[in-house]
Formats: sequence, C-alpha cells, structure tokens
Amino acid sequence: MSIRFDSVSFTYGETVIFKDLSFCFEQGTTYVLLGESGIGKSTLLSLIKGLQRPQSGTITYQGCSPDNIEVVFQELHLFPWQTVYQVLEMPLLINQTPSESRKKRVTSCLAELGLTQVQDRYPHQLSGGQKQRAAMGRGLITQPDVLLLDEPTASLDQETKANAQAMIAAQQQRRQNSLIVVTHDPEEAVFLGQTILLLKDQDVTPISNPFYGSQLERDSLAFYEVVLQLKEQMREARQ
Ligand SMILES: Nc1ncnc2c1ncn2[C@@H]1O[C@H](COP(=O)(O)OP(=O)(O)OP(=O)(O)O)[C@@H](O)[C@H]1O
Repeated sequence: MSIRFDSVSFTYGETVIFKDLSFCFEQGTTYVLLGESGIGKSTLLSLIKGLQRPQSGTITYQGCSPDNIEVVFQELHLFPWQTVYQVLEMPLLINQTPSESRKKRVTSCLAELGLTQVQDRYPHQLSGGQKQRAAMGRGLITQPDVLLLDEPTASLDQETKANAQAMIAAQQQRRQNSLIVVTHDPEEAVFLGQTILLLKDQDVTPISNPFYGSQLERDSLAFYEVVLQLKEQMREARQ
C-alpha cells in the first residue's frame, strides 16, 4: 500500500497550511510528523485519512483506502459507559466479526496491551496511560493498513510516556503495518520514527533517522546526539 501526495495545497480561509506538498507514505514504514504547534500536523493527518480535502493537488491511495486507515485522536473519545473490553470489541461488532473470533481477538489484544486486569473498568477508573492504551487497542483491533496516532503521549507523565512509547514501538514491530505518529517532541520522534517528516515552509522535509533499528539504547549518547541534531533543524525551521 502507499498514500501519495502530489502537489497538495491546503488552506483554512486565507491561511495557507500546505503549498505544493508532494510525498509518498510507503507500506510498513513508521513516520513521525514533527513540528511546532499550529504548523499543520493534525491537518496533515486529516488529509491522509480523507477527513479534509485539498483545494488543489491529489492524494492517491494504492492498495488501501481511507476506510482502512484508523486514527487515534488526542482526545481519545472514550465513551463513559463503555468498559475497556467494550471499547476494543466495538469495531469488531460494527464489522460483524463472529462472536467466537471477536472474543479471541479482544482477549489477545487486551493481553498485548497489558489491559487484561482492567478490562471491566470504565474510563473514569483508568489512569492516563491505560486510557491511551485502550484507545490504541480500538485503533489496532481491526488490523488497519495504516494507524494514525495524534500526539499519543502528550498528556502523560514522564514515566508513563516512556512506557507508552515502548509499547507503540513494540506493537509496530509486531504488526509491520504503516504507522504515522504526530508529535512536537523530538525525543519521541527519534525513538519512534523511521522517517521523520519535519513540517516547515508549508511543506514536509523527510529526515531518515539513524537511530531507528540500530539497537542503540535510548539512554545513550548516540540517541541524544540525534535528538540534538533534530532540535537544531527544528530551530532552523522556525527562522
Ligand atoms: N477548522 C479550522 N479553521 C481555521 N483554522 C484552523 C482550523 N483547524 C486548524 N486551524 C489552524 O490551522 C493551523 C494548523 O492547525 P493544526 O491543528 O493542523 O496544527 P498542529 O500542528 O496539529 O498544532 P498542535 O501541535 O497545536 O496540535 C493552526 O494555526 C490552526 O489554528
């Protein structure tokens, strides 16, 4: 599958967000969309998912369709009346998965995400990290071609954030589908992104991440060297 942007321009009224953006999202790759607040990261997610249409240019889906792209929004959208089990089960009920297979998939996804112990709890009984994992489980359970995560760790404390990032990386390695993560955190970008797309000048600049897949420790100097380089590029993008 691939999602190809050709000369895409998008504006909100007079405000130009993207101008002549061309890029191709490829199968099985993890992308991180990185950029300062208000630059257009969430807008780019909406364009990928087909929730917004560009004023000019084309977006072409090959081997996938917007229906097979799942988005986990920043707000999570967990219903107060649904337990964690029901959150994960809902997409399978909607696509009429038979009951036995539904039960098997929900049980296994709960276990993978470390949610088995809290499967009967409602959102108000969950920690921030557990809520995030439940929302991610809902996105993953139908095994979409592409999963879009909008600032998945923004509201989490430092330790929960590191755990959530490790969980996202592990899930991605297991599934090998395409993952697109929005963040404004350069450390998260270097930890998760195979290709980092720096948003600047109403366009994206792809940066391939030397840390990705290198088996280097996150606490290593090498990791922070890449983070520092990226911070420098972000600074330049602001000027
Ligand atoms: N519906 C809308 N109408 C008009 N302007 C909008 C609309 N949605 C977003 N914008 C503006 O477009 C710009 C890009 O918004 P977007 O939410 O894509 O940025 P972002 O990079 O995701 O920001 P953040 O990191 O703060 O979430 C912002 O300046 C925002 O105020």
